Amino acid sequence: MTSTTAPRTIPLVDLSQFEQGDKTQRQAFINQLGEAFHDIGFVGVTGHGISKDLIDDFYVAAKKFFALPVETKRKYEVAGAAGQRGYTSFGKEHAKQSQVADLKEFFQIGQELNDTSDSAYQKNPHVEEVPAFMDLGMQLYRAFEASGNSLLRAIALYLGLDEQYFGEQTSDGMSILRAIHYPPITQEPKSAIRAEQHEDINLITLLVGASAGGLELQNAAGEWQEIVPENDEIVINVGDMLQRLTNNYLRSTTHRVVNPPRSEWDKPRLSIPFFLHPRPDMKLDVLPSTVTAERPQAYAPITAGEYLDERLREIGLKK
Ligand SMILES: O=C(O)CCC(=O)C(=O)O
Ligand SMILES: [Fe+2]
Repeated sequence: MTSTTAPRTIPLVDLSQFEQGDKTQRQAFINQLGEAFHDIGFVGVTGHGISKDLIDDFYVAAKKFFALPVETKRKYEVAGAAGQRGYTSFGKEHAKQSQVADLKEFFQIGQELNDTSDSAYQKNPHVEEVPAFMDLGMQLYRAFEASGNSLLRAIALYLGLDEQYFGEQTSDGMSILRAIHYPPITQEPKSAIRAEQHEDINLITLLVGASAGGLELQNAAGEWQEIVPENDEIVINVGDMLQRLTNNYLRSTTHRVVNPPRSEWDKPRLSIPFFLHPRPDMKLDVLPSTVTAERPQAYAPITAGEYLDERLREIGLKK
């Protein structure tokens, strides 16, 4: 059988080169990652240490959850959580510039701290009907935190910061694991697509291989390019918080999920992004080293918590 390999839209890096490589391999990884974040804001990562079995098991549990009747799923809407915990039903979230909701429903799992006195974070609901769902979700959450932390150590070094710069701000952070279900399409959508073009809010996003295609990024020339991850590859992108901190030096690239061709309308799509957030008190003030004559300071000081609130209002999740 012959196969043609389409050119890759985004570079591919191997995180084990950073974690286990020698000095030269480590430095090569730091440069590749930093350049990818600077040039296109997206990169594919292998050697990330996230177990395939864990991902597969979580997919199975997530599918079971989304297959429940909508009345059952709605038991897991968490009042006052702005969608940051539990279930958000179909037709709720929209991109900030869009009046029409995305064609998706999702479930979000947030940080759990051992310290019960910490009231900063709302609790995750326990899904009775699919007992493994939250347990597997939390295991995957921890695995994403660990890989994300490695990537942020490399980015800190690329930016000339202390290796632990982000680690100190993200431990016990308000990261979110989101399981998204894009149901089969049953009628001609008016104008909505699976996920309208947007930028992510957080520091970086880690996305494990979705169950169907459709993810696209917008390149510097304004063209849409499909991202097709290989087996075992996770797709990482820069979010607005990291863009803001680096005064636009690292790029938070616009992306979207388009509808499949009509012949594949009956196929649902499931995807699992992990939005890596710092603690709400992290200052997102522009790093002085990124301000130059050609790149004057583009943003006013703000904390991560304040910034998140502002953005959740824009996308219809917070009143
Ligand atoms: O479903 C996907 O592949 C991407 C979703 C996404 O970009 C998001 O939820 O921010
Ligand atoms: Fe996104």
